[in-house]
Amino acid sequence: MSLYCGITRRRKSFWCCRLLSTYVTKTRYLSELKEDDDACKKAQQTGAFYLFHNLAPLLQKSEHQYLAPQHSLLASLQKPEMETELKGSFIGLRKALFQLNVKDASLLSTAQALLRWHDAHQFCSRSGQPTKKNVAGSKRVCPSNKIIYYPQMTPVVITLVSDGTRCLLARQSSFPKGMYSALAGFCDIGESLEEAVRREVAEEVGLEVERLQYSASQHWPFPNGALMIACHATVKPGQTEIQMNLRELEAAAWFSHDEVATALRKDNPSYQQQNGAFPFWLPPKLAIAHQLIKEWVEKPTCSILPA
Ligand SMILES: NC(=O)C1=CN([C@@H]2O[C@H](COP(=O)(O)OP(=O)(O)OC[C@H]3O[C@@H](n4cnc5c(N)ncnc54)[C@H](O)[C@@H]3O)[C@@H](O)[C@H]2O)C=CC1
Ligand SMILES: [Mg+2]
Repeated sequence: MSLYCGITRRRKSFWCCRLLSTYVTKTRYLSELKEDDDACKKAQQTGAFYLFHNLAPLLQKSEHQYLAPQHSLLASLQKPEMETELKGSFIGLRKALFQLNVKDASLLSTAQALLRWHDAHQFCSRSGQPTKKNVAGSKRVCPSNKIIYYPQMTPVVITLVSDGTRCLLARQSSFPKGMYSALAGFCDIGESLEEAVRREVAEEVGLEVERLQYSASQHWPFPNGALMIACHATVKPGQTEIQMNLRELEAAAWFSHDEVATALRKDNPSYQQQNGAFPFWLPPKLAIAHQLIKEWVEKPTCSILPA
């Protein structure tokens, strides 16, 4: 789409005409919908919707995956009628997330986080009065004092610690049996990303991080929606003895490159006990922990940066 934009340079104004990319056009349109209730109402007439009931999306089961159908504006129906009419059922996101395609998983996670935030911010924490949502759902306003509340995310650091040849994986008692992951923890208020990584690694396994490198980030819907910030880190040479924090972890250990590479190749981990023990397996592909571990397996030196 061709758009005109006005720019000013050295006190001389002139107009230029350039083609905006599809991404820029879409982004600006979405930004307009957040601020303009009328434009948003208009968009809703032709928009496509995912349906939720008690934070569970309406999904259709197909072989080994779930499909997330989109719908136009519907007449108001009761839950059972809705499920029959649309040939699906409302299923908890925790159960379905790993059997959805990446695009649906991402959009449904975002939608659920937003719905949960609205549900928890019905009242102004200053006046106690009910807050009012705008049409797009991008904010809530207290009519009595005009305070605007915007949806919030909780930053969480997730760190794959390496000693140069091995990587450190751990498990909490709440993890599925046999699954190990990188170390994760909520950022404290006032902390930088680097400080949060250093503190979490020290708290959970008693080690001091020497160097760290940012890898990627991901929105994670559990338990209440977090921004996962993933890093590789190395510990000081010769300081690799794990002092596990038993309040947070059930197990933590160093794993060799071969052990991790083998576990990563298992597409369908066995959750069944074998000879009294649960086999070692890693988080599924969609989790950023999986990406961190894969990066390390493909390039074990990725966390070793020059001083
Ligand atoms: N996407 C991924 O690949 C992975 C995601 N995770 C996520 O990372 C998150 C954080 O990991 P944990 O080891 O549980 O964190 P953690 O190591 O910070 O321990 C959790 C404890 O921290 C305290 N805490 C401090 N701030 C908190 C806050 N804002 N919200 C909740 N609790 C807070 C609570 O006492 C809680 O029990 C988990 O919710 C988990 O879902 C964990 C591993 C992999
Ligand atoms: Mg933790």
